[in-house]
Amino acid sequence: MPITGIGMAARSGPLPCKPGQPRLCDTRRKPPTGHPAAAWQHCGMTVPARHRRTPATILAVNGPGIGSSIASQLMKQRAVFVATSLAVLVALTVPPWLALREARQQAYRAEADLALGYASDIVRRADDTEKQALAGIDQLARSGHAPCSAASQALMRHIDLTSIYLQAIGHVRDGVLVCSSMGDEPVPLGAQVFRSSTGVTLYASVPLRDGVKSPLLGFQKGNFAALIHRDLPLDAWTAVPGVSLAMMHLEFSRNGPPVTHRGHIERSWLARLGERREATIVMDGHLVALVRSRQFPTAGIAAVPVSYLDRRTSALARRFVPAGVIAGLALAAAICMLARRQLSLASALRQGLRRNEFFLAYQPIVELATGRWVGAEALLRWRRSNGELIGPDLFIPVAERTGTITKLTERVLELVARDVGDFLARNPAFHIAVNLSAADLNLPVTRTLLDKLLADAGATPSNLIVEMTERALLDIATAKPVIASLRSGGIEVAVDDFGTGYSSLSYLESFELDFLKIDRAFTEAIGTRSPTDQVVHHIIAMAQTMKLRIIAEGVETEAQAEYLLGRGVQFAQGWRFARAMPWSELRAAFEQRGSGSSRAPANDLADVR
Ligand SMILES: Nc1nc2c(ncn2[C@@H]2O[C@@H]3COP(=O)(O)O[C@H]4[C@@H](O)[C@H](n5cnc6c(=O)[nH]c(N)nc65)O[C@@H]4COP(=O)(O)O[C@H]3[C@H]2O)c(=O)[nH]1
Repeated sequence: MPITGIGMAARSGPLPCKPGQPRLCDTRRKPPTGHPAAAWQHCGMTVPARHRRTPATILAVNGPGIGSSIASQLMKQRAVFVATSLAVLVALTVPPWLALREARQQAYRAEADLALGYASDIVRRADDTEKQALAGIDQLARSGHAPCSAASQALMRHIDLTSIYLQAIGHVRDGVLVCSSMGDEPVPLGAQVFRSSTGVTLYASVPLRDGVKSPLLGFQKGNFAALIHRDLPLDAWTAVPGVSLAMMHLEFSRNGPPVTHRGHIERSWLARLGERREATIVMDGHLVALVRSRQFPTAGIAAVPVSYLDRRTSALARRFVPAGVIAGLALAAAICMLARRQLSLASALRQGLRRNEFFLAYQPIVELATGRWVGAEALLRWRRSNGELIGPDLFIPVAERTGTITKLTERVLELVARDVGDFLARNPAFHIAVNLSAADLNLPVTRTLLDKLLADAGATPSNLIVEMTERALLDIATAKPVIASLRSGGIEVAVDDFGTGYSSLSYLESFELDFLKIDRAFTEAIGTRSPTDQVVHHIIAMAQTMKLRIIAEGVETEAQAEYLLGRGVQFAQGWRFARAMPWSELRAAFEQRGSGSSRAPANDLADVR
């Protein structure tokens, strides 16, 4: 059966993956109506790189009034320039800023660790002191000796001598140490400062002699009290001068002063540091660290002047920021190079057009049931003046982004007309498939050129198929009337690379189409037992539901051909049958085969790539 009509293939951009679409790889479900590209992802596979669409491509496709005018090209170049400038600005500023932030964070971590270390030290010493004082008091209480008896005083002296932290321990009556390890001389404990919920009374300054400011703290529990030196918990060596240290009582010091302190301490810090066991914060010109005791309602506080943090930040920044600047410069240079390549490829494309560096290769399309060559797809090639051959996968996206694509399409249609001559007039059942881009859809000149091509070749509309990728169909408002007009003129339309974009089958149903082309990636998966193997089955089912004829691309093996034929696929393209070749070779081979013939060996014709 001959394929009739025209086709255009276009490159366009993604629709977002629609949530809730059926999994194409789930064979227990009915044939899905979702889009096969989503199936790649749903089946746990990555959409192949060649099928990923970039936002730039979406813009290229959906941008209004894409044309080949110089103004439009200038606008695109200006957009590339603006985007590049912005990217360069970001590249130059973000890495140094990140380096500075990292320096600040590392400096903060280092200073915070230092301050937390001091605060932990205070808590450890405070815990040890309080434990020793309470243990001594307990020992005295448990001894059962009469208060101030010789035995009791001997025990007091023993406790005093064997403890590291205690200055004295003794018997208390009415706020006076009536006898102690220091002797019988009574020592008034001074103003009672605080009585905690655990029954311990704290005396902030025990006066040893009248009028002399005493450095002693007193802990009283029951009828006994222990005296310690106030600086004991703070007796820590600090590497940096100007560090303030304090031991706070969590109940007493919340509203009152620290139990003991060295340097400047704000009362409010305790409340502002919150309830966590360890905390650090920068406030009042200090990096303040707090560590709470696990055993007593006490906490150690250490406050490092913020100038140390600043100094450490500066030192680290001197190391990190140059690296950030270098990284930023490297990134900016890479961005500039990429942009230059894009812009230079774009201008090389225009130059290539002026110098006639483009030509076409034609790949036969076969009828699977008979192996007959029923048509051929025109594939564009670019041989640059230096002999380099560039494939369409590389230059078509650039042409689409920069607006050169419409000029390329014009050249393709001119080349087809020149190549095929009167072949189509002599072989009315044969068709040529041409790829058109989304940008071409807006242009009346495309239609004029198609008509001219048919007129020059003495062909009928049924000699042409227009291929357009599913992404070109995203702009329904543009694509729908163009497709309708082509089809009403007798030109058929194929959706190309089906399954690689993001449009859904229901979306395709918005259009009147004739052919669906299964992308090579799905054909490759046939018989591999991969989830994609299931996808091809569903794509065929979808196309049949929509009553579309199917052309499978990239058929390389007999097994793939058999599989496709067995599932009702009518047409195929691929190296199993023939590679892309110059028109003269295709015509000679076609005439030699008498248009019929069964499947040719895969390598009987050289691929023009
Ligand atoms: N591995 C393998 N590959 C096979 C086999 N059979 C065919 N191919 C290759 O698969 C591509 C099929 O074309 P497409 O899907 O329309 O995909 C085309 C088409 O979308 C686009 N393109 C080509 N010419 C034009 C053009 O004139 N205009 C526009 N807008 N796009 C074009 O560039 C794409 C790539 O074209 P090509 O590089 O020529 O690559 C061609 C062809 O050489 C096979 O058995 N195995």
